[in-house]
Amino acid sequence: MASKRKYKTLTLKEKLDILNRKMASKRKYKTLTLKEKLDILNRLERGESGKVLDIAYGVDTSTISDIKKCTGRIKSSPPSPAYLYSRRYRNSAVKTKAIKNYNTDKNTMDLKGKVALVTGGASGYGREYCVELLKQGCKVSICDINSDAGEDLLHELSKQAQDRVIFCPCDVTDYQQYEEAFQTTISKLGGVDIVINNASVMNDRLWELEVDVNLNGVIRGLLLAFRFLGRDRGGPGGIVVNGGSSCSTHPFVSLPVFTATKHAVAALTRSYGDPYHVNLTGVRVIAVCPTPTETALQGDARKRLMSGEYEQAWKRDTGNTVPVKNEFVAKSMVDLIKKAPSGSSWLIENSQAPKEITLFP
Ligand SMILES: NC(=O)C1=CN([C@@H]2O[C@H](COP(=O)(O)OP(=O)(O)OC[C@H]3O[C@@H](n4cnc5c(N)ncnc54)[C@H](O)[C@@H]3O)[C@@H](O)[C@H]2O)C=CC1
Ligand SMILES: CCCCCC(=O)/C=C/[C@H]1C=CC(=O)[C@@H]1CCCCCCC(=O)O
Repeated sequence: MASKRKYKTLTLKEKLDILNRKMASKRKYKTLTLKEKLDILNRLERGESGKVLDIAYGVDTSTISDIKKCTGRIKSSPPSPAYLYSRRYRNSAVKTKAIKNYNTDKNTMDLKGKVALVTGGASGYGREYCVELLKQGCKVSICDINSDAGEDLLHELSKQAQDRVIFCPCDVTDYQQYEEAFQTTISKLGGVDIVINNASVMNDRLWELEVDVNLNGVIRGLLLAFRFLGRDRGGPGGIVVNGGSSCSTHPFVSLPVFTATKHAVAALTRSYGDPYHVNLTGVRVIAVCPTPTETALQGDARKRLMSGEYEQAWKRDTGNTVPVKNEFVAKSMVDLIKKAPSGSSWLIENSQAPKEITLFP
């Protein structure tokens, strides 16, 4: 018998069985990820044998059969939350690149004596933008729907800036009021060179208002900027800075409508910032997209979400966030006004140089 066994040639099936048994003896439990299961189904559909796949994935033949039986369920499974919220998934959707040479000194905008109109300028980032622009030697028109906060800020800033700052009550959902803010600024401060389209609402329960402020308000601001600043209309040219958000680059699953408005802001910036428009109007268009501040993270999120059931998603959206400081965002924004190319949108994360966002390259 022993001499006969020596010369036995094994079939491929026998070899695979032996290999399988060896693998199985080494194997303990192995949990396959959804991606691995989908890969296995794809390979089976392409005609690969289960025997090859069980070795490749280190599982039993019965696991491969089970996966085959559950094809429908596996194919309709959503990706795991862990994957959806992973850096890998987000980076696969949007690319950011640090622009090394955006610091070039040529074509730098000199801010001294320029007039800036800041919507939503009475609080949050807008307030900090006003402070920083005044420090840079600009004249500033604080435009806000909240007249109490606007008058208070005017009072505070006038101590230093005196006649370089004014307050204009202005609701950006109302074209006429927004237009009057431009006219008042021009008559009191001598012109408009910089428009900061910053006013915003984050509340998906008020989604129509949200769209009207965050998207339509930005469109109104752009159209008015072209009308009053456009060289083709006898204006001086200048720059519009649109208020995006870190959710201009990836979805906040808990705030779908808010996310859509901020994606749209980046898209508008890209189109209106194109050299075609800049050559026509002399108005550069950029967007700043900061990560959330401490205050945005701390409030009662349930009041802002379309459904109480989205609270889990909110926790995931915000869980890994390092809050950014208003002053840091304002300094970065001013730097971008001076140097960023038209059409670009910039992610601002805490203590990091702004990174340019590439949407749908
Ligand atoms: N706070 C945050 O965590 C982040 C904010 N952003 C963006 O930065 C910008 C400013 O946000 P925050 O300073 O946090 O907001 P905020 O809520 O502190 O201030 C918004 C200002 O806009 C004003 N406003 C609201 N509706 C208006 C309207 N219809 N017309 C005129 N003014 C109106 C409010 O009165 C308020 O003064 C927004 O575009 C926002 O989306 C982006 C990323 C993170
Ligand atoms: C995870 C939060 C994402 C915030 C991103 C963002 O773009 C913030 C937008 C701000 C614009 C208008 C707002 O109302 C947002 C600020 C929210 C401040 C919350 C203050 C706390 C509270 O009153 O609930």
